[in-house]
Amino acid sequence: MSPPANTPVRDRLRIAIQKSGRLAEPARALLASCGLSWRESRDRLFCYGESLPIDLLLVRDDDIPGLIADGVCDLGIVGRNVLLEQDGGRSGNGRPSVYREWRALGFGGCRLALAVPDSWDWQGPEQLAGKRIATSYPALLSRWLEEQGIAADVVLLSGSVEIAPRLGQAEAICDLVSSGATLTANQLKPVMTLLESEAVLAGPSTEFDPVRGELADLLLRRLDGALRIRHSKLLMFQAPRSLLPSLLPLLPDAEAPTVMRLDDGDDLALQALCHGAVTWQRLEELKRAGARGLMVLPVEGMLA
Ligand SMILES: Nc1ncnc2c1ncn2[C@@H]1O[C@H](COP(=O)(O)OP(=O)(O)OP(=O)(O)O)[C@@H](O)[C@H]1O
Ligand SMILES: O=P(O)(O)OC[C@H]1O[C@H](OP(=O)(O)OP(=O)(O)O)[C@H](O)[C@@H]1O
Ligand SMILES: [Mg+2]
Repeated sequence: MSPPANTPVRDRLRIAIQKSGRLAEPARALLASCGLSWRESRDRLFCYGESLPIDLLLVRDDDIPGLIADGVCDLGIVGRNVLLEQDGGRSGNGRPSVYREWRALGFGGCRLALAVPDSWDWQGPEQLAGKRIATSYPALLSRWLEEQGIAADVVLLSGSVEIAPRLGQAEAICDLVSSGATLTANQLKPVMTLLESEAVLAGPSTEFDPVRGELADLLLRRLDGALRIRHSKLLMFQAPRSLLPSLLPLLPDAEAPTVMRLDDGDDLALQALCHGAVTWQRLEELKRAGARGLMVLPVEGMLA
């Protein structure tokens, strides 16, 4: 991507992340697990990369897509809901997307759902015709209504959308849901999911210049490694060679195990990188199948 004429070609990569809120800490933790370290500026808005020339800009999550679009930041960690809502505001006007989702990050999960009062006998989206729907995501809701062929009024609210029906501002709402507690507390029930969301790494829809492109590739390689092993464990145990055929199928989503012959007799020592859940039940099954000395270790990093 050749940056806009007025943007200096930096030899550093700049990532926008949420300053404080649901995504702030998990985003920092994920970047730290990729070996990034930084020192914070006095005003706590900027983190200067120390281990790599990769800096962080700490902002409101709603500002992240625009910072990427304007070339102020190269990448950003933001909810898919915010990215697509703002992209909807752009591509909805026929303008091409200037940013895209580079990686799904596995935290900040939620869904953008349509919810109606508990008293409604929900039969389907056609019941929304002519109704008012309160939301903080007008572009995503309008696009969905258009796809459904439903004419309804979108009422824009910046927050506390869930009380709009009680205040007589709307008959239904379209809001983010994770536990569902807010809907229940307001006598509302989710009836349609418009979008499954999670935190994503967003970046420009075109290529970087070579310097930043190389840094971005390095970051993506580390990120893919970190994402791949975030739930992985290294399982170690000993067992007689003869029992391997019955033991190997019990290893949860394991890569090919490392097998070492022990000096005495027929026994083997195995190490297996397991990406599936290594539960206590699974360890007990392995023990019953003849494994001994079972040990489970966390995996800090992996580079494919
Ligand atoms: N229950 C939830 N409610 C809202 N957002 C959620 C929820 N669960 C996960 N998220 C994700 O977390 C992101 C950030 O939510 P948060 O509430 O921190 O944003 P915010 O209040 O807009 O913060 P900011 O001050 O940065 O604008 C959301 O955009 C969404 O992707
Ligand atoms: O399904 P739940 O777990 O109840 O979460 C959903 C609620 O969380 C968010 O509000 P938040 O608490 O962030 O306050 P806000 O309206 O100021 O964003 C969102 O706007 C919903 O109201
Ligand atoms: Mg916000």
